[in-house]
Amino acid sequence: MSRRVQLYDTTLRDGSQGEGVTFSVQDKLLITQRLDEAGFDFIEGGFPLSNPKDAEYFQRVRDLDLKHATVCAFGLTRRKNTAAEDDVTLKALVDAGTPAVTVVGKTWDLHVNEIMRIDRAENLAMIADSVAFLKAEGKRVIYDAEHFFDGYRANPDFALETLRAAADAGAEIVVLCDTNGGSLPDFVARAVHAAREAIRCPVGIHCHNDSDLATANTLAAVQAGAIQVQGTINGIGERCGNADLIAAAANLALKLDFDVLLPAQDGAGGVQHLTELSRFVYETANLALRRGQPFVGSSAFAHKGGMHVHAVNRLASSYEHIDPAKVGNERRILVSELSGRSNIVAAATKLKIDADDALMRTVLAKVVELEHAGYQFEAAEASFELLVKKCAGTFQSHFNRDHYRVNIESGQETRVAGEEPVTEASIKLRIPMPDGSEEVRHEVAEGDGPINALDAALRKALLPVYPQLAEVTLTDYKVRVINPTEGTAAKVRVMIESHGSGPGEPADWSTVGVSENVVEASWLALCDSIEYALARTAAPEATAEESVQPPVPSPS
Ligand SMILES: CC(=O)SCCNC(=O)CCNC(=O)[C@H](O)C(C)(C)COP(=O)(O)OP(=O)(O)OC[C@H]1O[C@@H](n2cnc3c(N)ncnc32)[C@H](O)[C@@H]1OP(=O)(O)O
Ligand SMILES: CC(=O)C(=O)O
Repeated sequence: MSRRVQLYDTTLRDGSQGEGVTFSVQDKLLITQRLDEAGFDFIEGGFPLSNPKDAEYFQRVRDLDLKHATVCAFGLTRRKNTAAEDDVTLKALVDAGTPAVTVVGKTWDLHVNEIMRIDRAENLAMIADSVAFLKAEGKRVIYDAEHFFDGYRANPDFALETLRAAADAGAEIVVLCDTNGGSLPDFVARAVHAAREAIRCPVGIHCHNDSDLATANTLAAVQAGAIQVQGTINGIGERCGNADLIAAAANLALKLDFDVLLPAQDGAGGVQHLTELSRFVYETANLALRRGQPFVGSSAFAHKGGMHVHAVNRLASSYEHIDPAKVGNERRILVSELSGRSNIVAAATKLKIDADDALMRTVLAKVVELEHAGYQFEAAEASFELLVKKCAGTFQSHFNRDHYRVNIESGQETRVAGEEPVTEASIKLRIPMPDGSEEVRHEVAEGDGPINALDAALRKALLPVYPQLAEVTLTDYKVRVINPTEGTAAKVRVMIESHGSGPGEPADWSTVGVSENVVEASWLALCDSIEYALARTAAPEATAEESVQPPVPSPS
Protein backbone atom coordinates (compact mmCIF):
# COMPACT_ATOMS: atom_id res chain seq x y z
CA MET A 1 0.00 0.00 0.00
CA SER A 2 1.23 3.52 -0.80
CA ARG A 3 2.56 5.66 2.05
CA ARG A 4 0.31 8.62 2.91
CA VAL A 5 1.82 12.10 2.79
CA GLN A 6 -0.13 14.76 4.69
CA LEU A 7 -0.82 17.92 2.71
CA TYR A 8 -0.82 21.06 4.84
CA ASP A 9 -2.14 24.10 3.02
CA THR A 10 -1.01 27.57 4.06
CA THR A 11 -2.53 29.55 1.18
CA LEU A 12 -4.59 31.56 3.65
CA ARG A 13 -1.59 32.48 5.82
CA ASP A 14 1.76 32.23 4.01
CA GLY A 15 0.01 32.64 0.62
CA SER A 16 -1.52 35.91 1.77
CA GLN A 17 2.02 37.19 2.45
CA GLY A 18 2.51 37.23 -1.35
CA GLU A 19 2.64 40.62 -3.05
CA GLY A 20 -0.78 41.49 -4.50
CA VAL A 21 -2.63 38.78 -2.58
CA THR A 22 -5.42 39.66 -0.20
CA PHE A 23 -8.37 37.58 0.92
CA SER A 24 -11.60 38.69 2.54
CA VAL A 25 -12.98 36.55 5.37
CA GLN A 26 -15.56 35.22 2.92
CA ASP A 27 -12.82 34.30 0.41
CA LYS A 28 -10.99 32.44 3.15
CA LEU A 29 -14.08 30.50 4.13
CA LEU A 30 -14.82 29.54 0.51
CA ILE A 31 -11.24 28.35 -0.02
CA THR A 32 -11.33 26.41 3.25
CA GLN A 33 -14.45 24.60 2.06
CA ARG A 34 -12.85 23.72 -1.28
CA LEU A 35 -9.62 22.50 0.29
CA ASP A 36 -11.59 20.28 2.63
CA GLU A 37 -13.61 18.84 -0.25
CA ALA A 38 -10.38 18.08 -2.14
CA GLY A 39 -9.01 16.16 0.84
CA PHE A 40 -6.29 18.42 2.27
CA ASP A 41 -5.29 17.23 5.73
CA PHE A 42 -4.52 20.60 7.35
CA ILE A 43 -5.61 24.14 6.52
CA GLU A 44 -3.65 26.97 8.13
CA GLY A 45 -6.35 29.63 8.25
CA GLY A 46 -4.34 32.64 9.42
CA PHE A 47 -2.44 34.39 12.16
CA PRO A 48 -5.09 35.32 14.77
CA LEU A 49 -2.96 37.88 16.59
CA SER A 50 -2.05 39.64 13.38
CA ASN A 51 -5.34 41.26 12.35
CA PRO A 52 -9.06 41.27 13.16
CA LYS A 53 -9.89 39.63 9.80
CA ASP A 54 -7.98 36.50 10.73
CA ALA A 55 -9.50 36.51 14.21
CA GLU A 56 -12.99 36.73 12.62
CA TYR A 57 -12.14 33.86 10.27
CA PHE A 58 -11.42 31.61 13.25
CA GLN A 59 -14.80 32.54 14.75
CA ARG A 60 -16.68 31.80 11.54
CA VAL A 61 -14.80 28.71 10.35
CA ARG A 62 -16.34 26.83 13.28
CA ASP A 63 -19.69 26.95 11.47
CA LEU A 64 -18.36 25.11 8.40
CA ASP A 65 -19.18 21.45 8.26
CA LEU A 66 -15.70 20.25 7.29
CA LYS A 67 -15.42 16.56 6.50
CA HIS A 68 -11.71 15.88 6.54
CA ALA A 69 -9.39 18.83 7.14
CA THR A 70 -8.05 20.04 10.49
CA VAL A 71 -7.96 23.84 10.66
CA CYS A 72 -4.84 25.32 12.32
CA ALA A 73 -4.13 28.75 13.73
CA PHE A 74 -0.58 30.06 13.24
CA GLY A 75 1.60 32.13 15.56
CA LEU A 76 5.02 32.72 17.08
CA THR A 77 6.64 31.17 20.11
CA ARG A 78 6.31 33.28 23.25
CA ARG A 79 8.06 36.65 23.25
CA LYS A 80 11.46 36.87 24.91
CA ASN A 81 11.46 37.28 28.68
CA THR A 82 7.70 36.68 28.86
CA ALA A 83 5.95 33.77 30.58
CA ALA A 84 3.98 31.60 28.16
CA GLU A 85 0.73 32.07 30.08
CA ASP A 86 1.11 35.88 29.77
CA ASP A 87 1.99 35.89 26.09
CA VAL A 88 -0.49 37.56 23.72
CA THR A 89 0.35 35.41 20.69
CA LEU A 90 -0.13 32.16 22.57
CA LYS A 91 -3.35 33.48 24.11
CA ALA A 92 -4.64 34.36 20.62
CA LEU A 93 -3.77 30.85 19.44
CA VAL A 94 -5.75 29.31 22.28
CA ASP A 95 -8.67 31.67 21.69
CA ALA A 96 -8.78 30.79 17.98
CA GLY A 97 -10.48 27.58 19.11
CA THR A 98 -8.85 25.29 16.53
CA PRO A 99 -7.93 21.71 17.47
CA ALA A 100 -4.39 22.23 16.15
CA VAL A 101 -1.99 25.17 16.27
CA THR A 102 1.29 25.84 14.49
CA VAL A 103 4.04 27.81 16.18
CA VAL A 104 7.15 29.06 14.47
CA GLY A 105 10.43 29.33 16.31
CA LYS A 106 14.03 30.25 15.56
CA THR A 107 16.53 27.60 14.45
CA TRP A 108 19.36 29.65 12.96
CA ASP A 109 21.80 31.09 15.50
CA LEU A 110 22.19 34.16 13.29
CA HIS A 111 18.55 35.06 13.97
CA VAL A 112 18.90 34.31 17.66
CA ASN A 113 21.97 36.53 18.00
CA GLU A 114 21.38 39.29 15.47
CA ILE A 115 17.61 39.59 15.03
CA MET A 116 16.05 38.49 18.32
CA ARG A 117 19.16 39.50 20.29
CA ILE A 118 18.72 36.84 22.95
CA ASP A 119 20.94 34.05 24.18
CA ARG A 120 20.54 30.52 22.90
CA ALA A 121 19.20 29.20 26.20
CA GLU A 122 16.33 31.71 26.08
CA ASN A 123 15.54 30.70 22.49
CA LEU A 124 15.38 27.02 23.48
CA ALA A 125 13.18 27.94 26.45
CA MET A 126 10.84 30.01 24.24
CA ILE A 127 10.31 26.99 22.00
CA ALA A 128 9.86 24.44 24.79
CA ASP A 129 7.62 26.68 26.95
CA SER A 130 5.34 27.56 24.03
CA VAL A 131 4.85 23.99 22.86
CA ALA A 132 4.31 22.73 26.41
CA PHE A 133 1.82 25.51 27.18
CA LEU A 134 -0.25 24.83 24.06
CA LYS A 135 -0.19 21.08 24.72
CA ALA A 136 -1.41 21.72 28.24
CA GLU A 137 -4.27 23.75 26.70
CA GLY A 138 -5.28 20.59 24.83
CA LYS A 139 -3.95 21.58 21.40
CA ARG A 140 -2.25 19.40 18.82
CA VAL A 141 0.99 21.30 18.21
CA ILE A 142 2.80 21.53 14.88
CA TYR A 143 6.20 23.17 15.25
CA ASP A 144 7.63 25.10 12.26
CA ALA A 145 11.43 25.34 12.49
CA GLU A 146 12.04 28.60 10.67
CA HIS A 147 15.31 28.72 8.64
CA PHE A 148 16.11 25.11 9.56
CA PHE A 149 18.29 24.53 6.49
CA ASP A 150 20.29 27.75 6.87
CA GLY A 151 20.61 27.04 10.57
CA TYR A 152 21.74 23.47 9.99
CA ARG A 153 24.33 24.67 7.48
CA ALA A 154 25.66 27.31 9.91
CA ASN A 155 25.52 25.43 13.20
CA PRO A 156 24.10 21.91 12.94
CA ASP A 157 24.31 21.11 16.66
CA PHE A 158 22.32 24.16 17.70
CA ALA A 159 19.77 23.73 14.88
CA LEU A 160 19.10 20.13 15.91
CA GLU A 161 18.92 21.19 19.57
CA THR A 162 16.05 23.58 18.74
CA LEU A 163 14.18 20.73 17.06
CA ARG A 164 14.67 18.54 20.14
CA ALA A 165 13.31 21.34 22.35
CA ALA A 166 10.06 21.29 20.36
CA ALA A 167 9.81 17.51 20.05
CA ASP A 168 10.57 16.84 23.72
CA ALA A 169 7.96 19.42 24.79
CA GLY A 170 5.26 17.51 22.89
CA ALA A 171 5.12 18.74 19.27
CA GLU A 172 3.41 16.06 17.17
CA ILE A 173 5.51 17.00 14.14
CA VAL A 174 8.48 19.28 13.50
CA VAL A 175 8.35 20.97 10.12
CA LEU A 176 11.70 21.89 8.57
CA CYS A 177 11.47 25.24 6.78
CA ASP A 178 13.62 26.46 3.90
CA THR A 179 12.48 29.96 4.76
CA ASN A 180 14.86 31.82 2.45
CA GLY A 181 14.35 29.30 -0.37
CA GLY A 182 18.06 29.02 -1.10
CA SER A 183 18.73 25.31 -0.55
CA LEU A 184 19.40 22.63 -3.14
CA PRO A 185 17.69 19.21 -3.18
CA ASP A 186 20.66 17.03 -2.21
CA PHE A 187 21.38 19.21 0.84
CA VAL A 188 17.71 19.19 1.81
CA ALA A 189 17.69 15.39 1.71
CA ARG A 190 20.82 15.16 3.91
CA ALA A 191 19.48 17.65 6.44
CA VAL A 192 16.12 15.86 6.62
CA HIS A 193 17.91 12.58 7.40
CA ALA A 194 19.87 14.32 10.16
CA ALA A 195 16.70 15.83 11.67
CA ARG A 196 14.91 12.49 11.64
CA GLU A 197 17.78 10.90 13.52
CA ALA A 198 17.87 13.71 16.09
CA ILE A 199 14.22 13.72 17.22
CA ARG A 200 11.50 11.30 18.18
CA CYS A 201 8.56 12.77 16.32
CA PRO A 202 8.11 12.78 12.53
CA VAL A 203 9.24 15.67 10.32
CA GLY A 204 7.51 17.74 7.65
CA ILE A 205 8.80 20.12 4.98
CA HIS A 206 8.02 23.77 4.16
CA CYS A 207 9.87 25.25 1.17
CA HIS A 208 10.04 28.64 -0.46
CA ASN A 209 10.74 29.08 -4.14
CA ASP A 210 13.52 31.70 -4.29
CA SER A 211 15.77 29.35 -6.28
CA ASP A 212 12.87 27.90 -8.29
CA LEU A 213 13.43 24.65 -6.44
CA ALA A 214 10.58 24.54 -3.94
CA THR A 215 8.89 21.55 -5.57
CA ALA A 216 12.17 19.68 -6.09
CA ASN A 217 13.21 20.33 -2.48
CA THR A 218 9.81 19.22 -1.23
CA LEU A 219 10.00 15.94 -3.14
CA ALA A 220 13.58 15.37 -1.97
CA ALA A 221 12.45 15.84 1.63
CA VAL A 222 9.56 13.40 1.25
CA GLN A 223 11.87 10.84 -0.29
CA ALA A 224 14.16 11.36 2.70
CA GLY A 225 11.26 10.57 5.05
CA ALA A 226 9.22 13.77 5.62
CA ILE A 227 5.57 12.84 6.16
CA GLN A 228 3.98 16.28 5.81
CA VAL A 229 4.24 18.79 2.95
CA GLN A 230 3.40 22.42 3.57
CA GLY A 231 2.75 24.78 0.68
CA THR A 232 0.16 26.92 -1.07
CA ILE A 233 -2.20 26.52 -3.99
CA ASN A 234 -0.48 27.81 -7.14
CA GLY A 235 2.66 28.54 -5.10
CA ILE A 236 1.53 32.02 -4.07
CA GLY A 237 3.48 33.47 -1.15
CA GLU A 238 6.07 35.96 0.02
CA ARG A 239 8.80 36.98 -2.50
CA CYS A 240 8.94 34.15 -5.09
CA GLY A 241 6.27 32.14 -3.30
CA ASN A 242 5.94 28.83 -1.51
CA ALA A 243 6.06 25.27 -2.77
CA ASP A 244 3.08 24.84 -5.09
CA LEU A 245 0.89 22.16 -3.55
CA ILE A 246 -0.64 21.53 -6.96
CA ALA A 247 2.67 20.38 -8.45
CA ALA A 248 3.72 18.71 -5.20
CA ALA A 249 0.49 16.70 -4.94
CA ALA A 250 0.52 15.70 -8.61
CA ASN A 251 4.14 14.56 -8.50
CA LEU A 252 3.68 12.71 -5.23
CA ALA A 253 0.60 10.86 -6.48
CA LEU A 254 1.40 10.31 -10.15
CA LYS A 255 5.20 9.99 -10.21
CA LEU A 256 6.11 8.68 -6.77
CA ASP A 257 3.01 6.66 -5.90
CA PHE A 258 2.32 8.36 -2.56
CA ASP A 259 -1.21 8.56 -1.24
CA VAL A 260 -2.44 12.18 -1.04
CA LEU A 261 -5.78 14.00 -0.84
CA LEU A 262 -8.89 11.86 -1.34
CA PRO A 263 -8.57 8.08 -1.55
CA ALA A 264 -6.99 6.96 -4.81
CA GLN A 265 -9.34 6.41 -7.74
CA ASP A 266 -8.13 4.87 -10.99
CA GLY A 267 -4.59 5.15 -9.70
CA ALA A 268 -4.81 8.96 -9.75
CA GLY A 269 -4.50 9.45 -5.99
CA GLY A 270 -7.24 12.06 -5.61
CA VAL A 271 -5.59 14.65 -7.81
CA GLN A 272 -8.34 14.79 -10.48
CA HIS A 273 -9.69 18.07 -9.13
CA LEU A 274 -6.41 20.00 -9.03
CA THR A 275 -7.09 22.07 -12.18
CA GLU A 276 -10.48 23.17 -10.90
CA LEU A 277 -9.02 23.98 -7.47
CA SER A 278 -6.13 25.95 -8.93
CA ARG A 279 -8.47 28.10 -11.04
CA PHE A 280 -10.87 28.60 -8.16
CA VAL A 281 -8.08 30.04 -6.01
CA TYR A 282 -6.87 32.33 -8.82
CA GLU A 283 -10.42 33.59 -9.30
CA THR A 284 -11.06 34.08 -5.60
CA ALA A 285 -7.75 35.88 -5.06
CA ASN A 286 -8.40 37.92 -8.23
CA LEU A 287 -5.02 36.90 -9.65
CA ALA A 288 -4.14 36.22 -13.29
CA LEU A 289 -3.79 32.55 -14.21
CA ARG A 290 -0.29 31.36 -15.07
CA ARG A 291 -0.71 29.77 -18.51
CA GLY A 292 2.47 27.74 -18.25
CA GLN A 293 1.85 26.47 -14.74
CA PRO A 294 2.84 22.79 -14.69
CA PHE A 295 -0.05 20.27 -14.60
CA VAL A 296 -2.94 22.78 -14.40
CA GLY A 297 -2.05 25.78 -16.61
CA SER A 298 -4.01 26.25 -19.84
CA SER A 299 -0.74 25.72 -21.79
CA ALA A 300 0.38 22.71 -19.75
CA PHE A 301 -0.93 20.37 -22.46
CA ALA A 302 -1.19 22.84 -25.39
CA HIS A 303 0.58 21.63 -28.53
CA LYS A 304 1.64 24.15 -31.15
CA GLY A 305 4.48 22.81 -33.29
CA GLY A 306 3.16 20.90 -36.30
CA MET A 307 5.46 17.92 -35.72
CA HIS A 308 4.37 17.65 -32.11
CA VAL A 309 0.70 17.72 -33.05
CA HIS A 310 1.28 15.09 -35.72
CA ALA A 311 2.85 12.82 -33.09
CA VAL A 312 0.28 13.59 -30.40
CA ASN A 313 -2.54 12.68 -32.78
CA ARG A 314 -0.93 9.26 -33.16
CA LEU A 315 0.10 8.76 -29.55
CA ALA A 316 -0.54 11.42 -26.91
CA SER A 317 2.21 10.22 -24.60
CA SER A 318 4.79 11.03 -27.29
CA TYR A 319 4.70 14.67 -26.09
CA GLU A 320 2.83 14.51 -22.77
CA HIS A 321 4.33 13.42 -19.45
CA ILE A 322 0.91 12.43 -18.06
CA ASP A 323 -2.65 12.15 -19.32
CA PRO A 324 -4.04 15.69 -18.68
CA ALA A 325 -7.35 14.23 -17.47
CA LYS A 326 -5.54 12.79 -14.42
CA VAL A 327 -5.31 16.28 -12.97
CA GLY A 328 -8.57 17.52 -14.52
CA ASN A 329 -6.83 19.43 -17.32
CA GLU A 330 -7.28 19.05 -21.08
CA ARG A 331 -5.19 18.79 -24.21
CA ARG A 332 -5.30 21.79 -26.56
CA ILE A 333 -4.14 21.97 -30.14
CA LEU A 334 -3.07 25.47 -31.15
CA VAL A 335 -3.24 26.81 -34.66
CA SER A 336 -0.52 29.14 -35.93
CA GLU A 337 2.06 29.59 -38.68
CA LEU A 338 3.99 26.76 -37.00
CA SER A 339 1.10 24.41 -37.74
CA GLY A 340 1.11 21.45 -40.04
CA ARG A 341 -1.98 19.76 -41.43
CA SER A 342 -2.30 17.75 -38.20
CA ASN A 343 -3.09 20.92 -36.18
CA ILE A 344 -5.79 21.89 -38.63
CA VAL A 345 -7.30 18.40 -38.73
CA ALA A 346 -7.41 18.30 -34.92
CA ALA A 347 -8.99 21.75 -34.67
CA ALA A 348 -11.51 21.04 -37.44
CA THR A 349 -12.48 17.72 -35.84
CA LYS A 350 -13.21 19.58 -32.62
CA LEU A 351 -15.51 21.84 -34.66
CA LYS A 352 -17.16 18.73 -36.17
CA ILE A 353 -16.01 19.76 -39.64
CA ASP A 354 -15.13 16.94 -41.99
CA ALA A 355 -11.45 17.37 -42.59
CA ASP A 356 -10.68 16.38 -46.18
CA ASP A 357 -7.14 16.84 -47.38
CA ALA A 358 -7.86 19.67 -49.86
CA LEU A 359 -9.76 21.70 -47.27
CA MET A 360 -7.00 21.25 -44.71
CA ARG A 361 -4.37 22.46 -47.16
CA THR A 362 -6.52 25.51 -47.97
CA VAL A 363 -7.00 26.34 -44.28
CA LEU A 364 -3.32 25.80 -43.51
CA ALA A 365 -2.23 28.04 -46.39
CA LYS A 366 -4.65 30.75 -45.24
CA VAL A 367 -3.44 30.55 -41.63
CA VAL A 368 0.20 30.84 -42.71
CA GLU A 369 -0.64 33.77 -45.01
CA LEU A 370 -2.65 35.64 -42.38
CA GLU A 371 -0.14 35.03 -39.59
CA HIS A 372 2.51 36.42 -41.89
CA ALA A 373 0.29 39.50 -42.22
CA GLY A 374 0.09 39.86 -38.43
CA TYR A 375 -2.85 37.69 -37.40
CA GLN A 376 -2.48 35.31 -34.47
CA PHE A 377 -4.95 32.48 -34.22
CA GLU A 378 -3.68 30.49 -31.26
CA ALA A 379 -5.44 32.85 -28.84
CA ALA A 380 -8.34 33.64 -31.18
CA GLU A 381 -10.12 30.34 -31.53
CA ALA A 382 -13.42 31.96 -32.59
CA SER A 383 -11.78 33.76 -35.53
CA PHE A 384 -10.11 30.50 -36.51
CA GLU A 385 -13.46 28.71 -36.43
CA LEU A 386 -14.94 31.33 -38.76
CA LEU A 387 -11.92 31.02 -41.05
CA VAL A 388 -12.39 27.24 -41.33
CA LYS A 389 -16.07 27.73 -42.16
CA LYS A 390 -15.18 30.33 -44.79
CA CYS A 391 -12.69 27.94 -46.36
CA ALA A 392 -15.26 25.12 -46.25
CA GLY A 393 -17.89 27.39 -47.79
CA THR A 394 -20.28 26.90 -44.85
CA PHE A 395 -20.00 30.38 -43.41
CA GLN A 396 -23.17 32.48 -43.55
CA SER A 397 -22.72 36.09 -42.61
CA HIS A 398 -25.50 37.66 -40.54
CA PHE A 399 -24.71 41.20 -41.71
CA ASN A 400 -22.59 42.97 -44.31
CA ARG A 401 -20.92 46.31 -43.99
CA ASP A 402 -21.93 49.01 -46.37
CA HIS A 403 -19.78 51.55 -44.57
CA TYR A 404 -18.96 53.03 -41.19
CA ARG A 405 -17.69 56.47 -40.18
CA VAL A 406 -16.12 57.53 -36.90
CA ASN A 407 -15.93 61.17 -35.94
CA ILE A 408 -13.97 62.57 -32.99
CA GLU A 409 -14.43 66.20 -31.97
CA SER A 410 -11.83 67.74 -29.71
CA GLY A 411 -11.22 71.48 -29.95
CA GLN A 412 -9.29 73.95 -27.83
CA GLU A 413 -12.49 74.84 -25.97
CA THR A 414 -13.20 71.21 -25.09
CA ARG A 415 -9.72 70.90 -23.56
CA VAL A 416 -9.98 74.17 -21.69
CA ALA A 417 -13.31 73.08 -20.21
CA GLY A 418 -11.62 69.80 -19.15
CA GLU A 419 -14.15 67.78 -21.19
CA GLU A 420 -13.45 64.52 -22.99
CA PRO A 421 -13.58 64.60 -26.82
CA VAL A 422 -16.98 63.63 -28.26
CA THR A 423 -16.87 60.45 -30.35
CA GLU A 424 -19.64 59.44 -32.67
CA ALA A 425 -19.90 56.45 -35.01
CA SER A 426 -22.39 55.97 -37.82
CA ILE A 427 -22.85 52.67 -39.52
CA LYS A 428 -24.79 51.32 -42.49
CA LEU A 429 -25.37 47.56 -42.68
CA ARG A 430 -27.16 45.20 -45.04
CA ILE A 431 -28.80 42.35 -43.17
CA PRO A 432 -29.88 39.24 -45.12
CA MET A 433 -33.43 38.26 -44.05
CA PRO A 434 -34.85 34.70 -43.99
CA ASP A 435 -37.20 35.45 -46.93
CA GLY A 436 -34.23 36.34 -49.15
CA SER A 437 -34.73 40.09 -48.89
CA GLU A 438 -32.17 42.47 -47.42
CA GLU A 439 -32.80 44.96 -44.65
CA VAL A 440 -30.68 48.13 -44.69
CA ARG A 441 -30.03 49.62 -41.27
CA HIS A 442 -28.35 52.97 -40.71
CA GLU A 443 -27.55 53.93 -37.09
CA VAL A 444 -25.54 56.49 -35.16
CA ALA A 445 -24.20 56.16 -31.60
CA GLU A 446 -21.85 57.99 -29.25
CA GLY A 447 -19.26 56.26 -27.10
CA ASP A 448 -16.24 56.63 -24.84
CA GLY A 449 -13.78 56.55 -27.72
CA PRO A 450 -14.06 55.25 -31.29
CA ILE A 451 -14.25 51.51 -30.55
CA ASN A 452 -16.94 51.93 -27.93
CA ALA A 453 -18.95 54.16 -30.31
CA LEU A 454 -18.56 51.65 -33.15
CA ASP A 455 -19.64 48.78 -30.92
CA ALA A 456 -22.66 50.79 -29.75
CA ALA A 457 -23.71 51.66 -33.33
CA LEU A 458 -23.24 48.05 -34.48
CA ARG A 459 -25.40 46.76 -31.66
CA LYS A 460 -28.03 49.42 -32.27
CA ALA A 461 -28.26 48.31 -35.89
CA LEU A 462 -28.32 44.58 -35.15
CA LEU A 463 -30.35 44.26 -31.93
CA PRO A 464 -33.81 44.65 -33.50
CA VAL A 465 -33.03 41.74 -35.82
CA TYR A 466 -30.86 39.68 -33.43
CA PRO A 467 -32.10 40.37 -29.87
CA GLN A 468 -29.86 37.57 -28.50
CA LEU A 469 -26.91 39.98 -28.85
CA ALA A 470 -28.13 41.70 -25.68
CA GLU A 471 -26.52 38.77 -23.81
CA VAL A 472 -23.10 39.32 -25.38
CA THR A 473 -20.54 41.50 -23.64
CA LEU A 474 -16.98 42.44 -24.56
CA THR A 475 -14.79 41.50 -21.63
CA ASP A 476 -11.33 42.48 -22.82
CA TYR A 477 -9.72 44.51 -25.59
CA LYS A 478 -5.99 44.42 -26.35
CA VAL A 479 -4.00 46.27 -29.00
CA ARG A 480 -0.50 45.26 -30.01
CA VAL A 481 1.73 47.05 -32.51
CA ILE A 482 3.08 44.41 -34.90
CA ASN A 483 5.87 46.29 -36.72
CA PRO A 484 6.85 49.10 -34.31
CA THR A 485 9.63 50.39 -36.58
CA GLU A 486 6.92 51.85 -38.85
CA GLY A 487 5.91 54.33 -36.12
CA THR A 488 2.36 55.60 -36.42
CA ALA A 489 1.94 53.77 -39.76
CA ALA A 490 2.58 50.43 -38.07
CA LYS A 491 0.10 47.58 -38.29
CA VAL A 492 -1.82 46.79 -35.15
CA ARG A 493 -3.37 43.56 -33.96
CA VAL A 494 -6.54 43.86 -31.90
CA MET A 495 -7.69 40.93 -29.76
CA ILE A 496 -11.18 41.04 -28.30
CA GLU A 497 -12.56 38.71 -25.66
CA SER A 498 -16.30 38.29 -25.41
CA HIS A 499 -18.73 36.57 -23.11
CA GLY A 500 -22.17 35.23 -23.94
CA SER A 501 -24.70 34.26 -21.33
CA GLY A 502 -27.73 33.67 -23.52
CA PRO A 503 -29.26 30.42 -24.80
CA GLY A 504 -26.88 27.50 -24.63
CA GLU A 505 -23.95 27.31 -22.27
CA PRO A 506 -22.37 30.56 -21.06
CA ALA A 507 -19.16 30.86 -23.04
CA ASP A 508 -16.11 33.01 -23.59
CA TRP A 509 -14.42 33.45 -26.94
CA SER A 510 -11.62 35.48 -28.53
CA THR A 511 -11.32 37.11 -31.93
CA VAL A 512 -8.61 38.96 -33.82
CA GLY A 513 -8.35 41.73 -36.39
CA VAL A 514 -5.29 43.29 -38.09
CA SER A 515 -4.92 46.56 -39.98
CA GLU A 516 -2.75 49.65 -40.20
CA ASN A 517 -5.77 51.47 -38.81
CA VAL A 518 -6.67 50.65 -35.22
CA VAL A 519 -10.35 51.35 -35.81
CA GLU A 520 -10.46 48.96 -38.78
CA ALA A 521 -8.53 46.27 -36.85
CA SER A 522 -11.05 46.67 -34.02
CA TRP A 523 -13.95 46.53 -36.46
CA LEU A 524 -12.68 43.20 -37.89
CA ALA A 525 -12.26 41.67 -34.44
CA LEU A 526 -15.65 43.05 -33.39
CA CYS A 527 -17.41 41.62 -36.46
CA ASP A 528 -15.88 38.19 -35.85
CA SER A 529 -17.05 38.31 -32.25
CA ILE A 530 -20.63 39.17 -33.28
CA GLU A 531 -20.68 36.62 -36.12
CA TYR A 532 -19.41 33.95 -33.75
CA ALA A 533 -22.03 34.89 -31.15
CA LEU A 534 -24.82 34.71 -33.71
CA ALA A 535 -23.58 31.40 -35.12
CA ARG A 536 -23.53 29.75 -31.69
CA THR A 537 -27.15 30.66 -31.01
CA ALA A 538 -28.38 29.98 -34.56
CA ALA A 539 -30.02 27.00 -36.22
CA PRO A 540 -27.72 24.25 -37.58
CA GLU A 541 -25.12 25.35 -40.10
CA ALA A 542 -25.84 25.48 -43.81
CA THR A 543 -24.12 22.93 -45.98
CA ALA A 544 -21.56 24.12 -48.50
CA GLU A 545 -24.14 23.88 -51.33
CA GLU A 546 -26.72 25.94 -49.42
CA SER A 547 -24.27 28.61 -48.48
CA VAL A 548 -24.61 31.92 -50.28
CA GLN A 549 -21.16 33.14 -49.33
CA PRO A 550 -18.13 33.01 -51.56
CA PRO A 551 -15.37 30.93 -49.96
CA VAL A 552 -12.46 32.59 -48.17
CA PRO A 553 -13.27 36.29 -48.26
CA SER A 554 -10.25 38.43 -47.61
CA PRO A 555 -10.19 39.37 -43.88
CA SER A 556 -8.87 42.86 -44.36
C1 LIG B 1 8.61 32.87 8.34
C2 LIG B 1 7.29 33.46 8.49
O1 LIG B 1 6.58 33.58 7.57
S1 LIG B 1 6.83 33.90 10.07
C3 LIG B 1 5.35 34.79 9.87
C4 LIG B 1 5.56 36.16 9.29
N1 LIG B 1 4.29 36.78 9.12
C5 LIG B 1 4.04 38.02 9.50
O2 LIG B 1 4.89 38.73 10.00
C6 LIG B 1 2.65 38.54 9.23
C7 LIG B 1 1.91 38.88 10.50
N2 LIG B 1 2.70 39.68 11.42
C8 LIG B 1 2.16 40.66 12.19
O3 LIG B 1 0.95 40.91 12.15
C9 LIG B 1 3.07 41.38 13.14
O4 LIG B 1 4.40 41.35 12.67
C10 LIG B 1 3.01 40.72 14.56
C11 LIG B 1 1.61 40.97 15.14
C12 LIG B 1 3.27 39.23 14.53
C13 LIG B 1 4.05 41.33 15.47
O5 LIG B 1 3.97 42.72 15.39
P1 LIG B 1 4.87 43.64 16.37
O6 LIG B 1 4.65 43.23 17.76
O7 LIG B 1 4.55 45.05 16.02
O8 LIG B 1 6.38 43.29 16.05
P2 LIG B 1 7.27 43.37 14.73
O9 LIG B 1 6.57 42.70 13.63
O10 LIG B 1 7.79 44.74 14.45
O11 LIG B 1 8.57 42.56 15.23
C14 LIG B 1 8.52 41.23 15.56
C15 LIG B 1 8.89 40.97 17.01
O12 LIG B 1 8.66 39.57 17.21
C16 LIG B 1 9.90 38.95 17.59
N3 LIG B 1 9.88 37.62 17.01
C17 LIG B 1 10.16 37.32 15.72
N4 LIG B 1 10.03 35.99 15.56
C18 LIG B 1 9.67 35.48 16.75
C19 LIG B 1 9.40 34.17 17.19
N5 LIG B 1 9.45 33.13 16.37
N6 LIG B 1 9.02 34.01 18.49
C20 LIG B 1 8.93 35.06 19.30
N7 LIG B 1 9.20 36.30 18.94
C21 LIG B 1 9.56 36.51 17.68
C22 LIG B 1 10.98 39.87 17.07
O13 LIG B 1 12.20 39.69 17.76
C23 LIG B 1 10.36 41.24 17.32
O14 LIG B 1 10.46 41.56 18.69
P3 LIG B 1 11.57 42.62 19.24
O15 LIG B 1 11.35 43.90 18.52
O16 LIG B 1 11.28 42.68 20.70
O17 LIG B 1 12.90 42.01 18.94
C1 LIG C 1 7.07 29.21 8.81
C2 LIG C 1 7.35 29.81 7.55
O1 LIG C 1 6.46 30.33 6.91
C3 LIG C 1 8.70 29.81 7.03
O2 LIG C 1 9.64 29.54 7.78
O3 LIG C 1 8.88 30.09 5.84
